[in-house]
Amino acid sequence: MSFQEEITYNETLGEYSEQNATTEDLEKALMEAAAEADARNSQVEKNSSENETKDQIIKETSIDISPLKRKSVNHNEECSKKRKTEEASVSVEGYANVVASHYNQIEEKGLQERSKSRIVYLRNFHNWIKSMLINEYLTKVKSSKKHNAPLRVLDMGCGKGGDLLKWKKGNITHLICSDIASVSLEQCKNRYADMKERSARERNGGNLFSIEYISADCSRSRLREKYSDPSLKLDIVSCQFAFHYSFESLPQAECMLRNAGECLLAGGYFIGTIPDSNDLVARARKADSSVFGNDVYKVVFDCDTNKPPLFGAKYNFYLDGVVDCPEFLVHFPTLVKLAKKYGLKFVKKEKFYDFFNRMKDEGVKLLSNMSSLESYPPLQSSNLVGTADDDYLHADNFLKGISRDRGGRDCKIGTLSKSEWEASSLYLAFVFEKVKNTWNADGTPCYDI
Ligand SMILES: C[S@@+](CC[C@H](N)C(=O)[O-])C[C@H]1O[C@@H](n2cnc3c(N)ncnc32)[C@H](O)[C@@H]1O
Repeated sequence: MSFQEEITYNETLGEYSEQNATTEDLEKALMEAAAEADARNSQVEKNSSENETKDQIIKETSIDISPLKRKSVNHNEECSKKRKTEEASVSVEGYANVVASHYNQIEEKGLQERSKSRIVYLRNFHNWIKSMLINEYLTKVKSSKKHNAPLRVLDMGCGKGGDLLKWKKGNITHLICSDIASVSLEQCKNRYADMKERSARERNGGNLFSIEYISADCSRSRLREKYSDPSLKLDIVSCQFAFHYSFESLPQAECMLRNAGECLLAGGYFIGTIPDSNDLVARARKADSSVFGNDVYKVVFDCDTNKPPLFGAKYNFYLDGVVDCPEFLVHFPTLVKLAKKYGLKFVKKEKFYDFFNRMKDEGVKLLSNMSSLESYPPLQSSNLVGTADDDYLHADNFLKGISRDRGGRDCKIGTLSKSEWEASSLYLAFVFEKVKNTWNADGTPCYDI
C-alpha cells in the first residue's frame, strides 16, 4: 500500500516553539494559578448567590452543535453563547465539569453507525497510530523483562475503553483505567465485560488481563491513593488524546505528571498523544485569525495567539461532532521541564505524519485490517468520504506519478482526504522514560535528569 507523502504541513513554526520556560516563568505561572483559583472561588460565591446550581449550568452548556457544516452558519453566535455559559460554570474545578459533561454526553455508537461517519478513516488512522505506539513500547518493556513477568499499565483518560483490545493484544497482566467522565468509564466496564465473555470462549480459556477502574480527575487527584494496591509498580502509563486537558493550570499539569511518573518502574514509559501546540499556534497566525479549520475540524482560540500563556491557553476544538470541548495548549518545553521533577526523561516527540512514515512498512497489514486509509480511486466517486473539490487532488497527482512509472497501468492507493489529513497532522505522539532515583535526606526521591 502506498500513501501520498507530499502533504505535510511543515509550516514555519511560530515563536511559540522557541519560547523556553524559565524557572521564573513557572513560578509566575504558579502565582497566576493561585490568583485564578481565588477569582474562581469568588465566581462560585457569586453563582450560588444567583441561585445557579452546577447541574443547571452543565445542562446549559450542552448545546448540540454538530454536524460541522450545519454549525458553521450560526457558529460564531453559538460559540460565544457556549463560551459564556462555560465561563459561568468555571468554578474551583476549572473546566473539569465542562470536559466531563462533554464526554459523558457523547453517545455510544455501534460499528455500523461509526462507519458512516465523515471522519471514519481519520478515527481508524488515529487508532492505528495508538496501536503502533502502544505495541512499540510494550515490546521495549518486554525485551528487558523475564519471560512471563507481569506487565501492568495505567490508562489515564481511557474514555470508553477504545484501547482495551490493544492491551489484550499486547498480553498485559493488569490494567488501571481512569477517567473523569463516569459515563465513559461505565461504557469501558461494559466493553471489558463483553471482551471477558468472548475471551472465555477462546481456546486459551479467557487469558485476559485483570482490570480496575478509577473515576477521577487525573489532574487533581492522586491516583496512587486509589489503586487497589498503592504499592503497585507500573510498566507503561498511557494517556491518549487526554493529557492536554491538564495544561489548564500548573498544579493540574504537575498532578497529572505525578500520576504518570510516581508508580512507573525505572525503564518504564509514559506514552501519549496530544495536539501539537506549535502547529495550532502557527496555523492561527497564518490564518491571521483566532478561528481556523476546514469541513472536519475547527479551532477557536480563546487566548492571545501572539503570546499564549504557559498554562490555561484555551481553545475550543470541534471535530465533526465527536469532540467539541475546551482544550489547552501544551507548551512542550514546559512539559519536558516539569516531567523531570517526576523522574520522567524526555525521549521523543513525533508528529503523526513522521510517525506514519516511520511505521508504515511495519504496520502495513494493520493499516489495512483497521481500514485506516481510504481506498482511492473508489468504485464510485459518491463512495468517497471527502466532498471538498480538492480533497483528493494529492491522491490524483500521486497516482499520475505512479501510473507514469508503471507504464500507464492503473493502481489503487490508500489515502486520507485532505481535510482529514489537515486535522490528523495537528497531532503528535510523545514518549518519556522513567529514570532511576536516589533519595534525598528528607526521604524524597531525587532524579538526575
Ligand atoms: C479524546 S478522549 C480520548 C479517550 C481515549 N484515551 C482514547 O484514546 O480513545 C479524552 C478523554 O480524556 C478524558 N479526560 C479529560 N480530562 C481528564 C482529566 N482531567 N482526568 C481524567 N480524564 C480526563 C475525557 O473524559 C475523555 O474520556
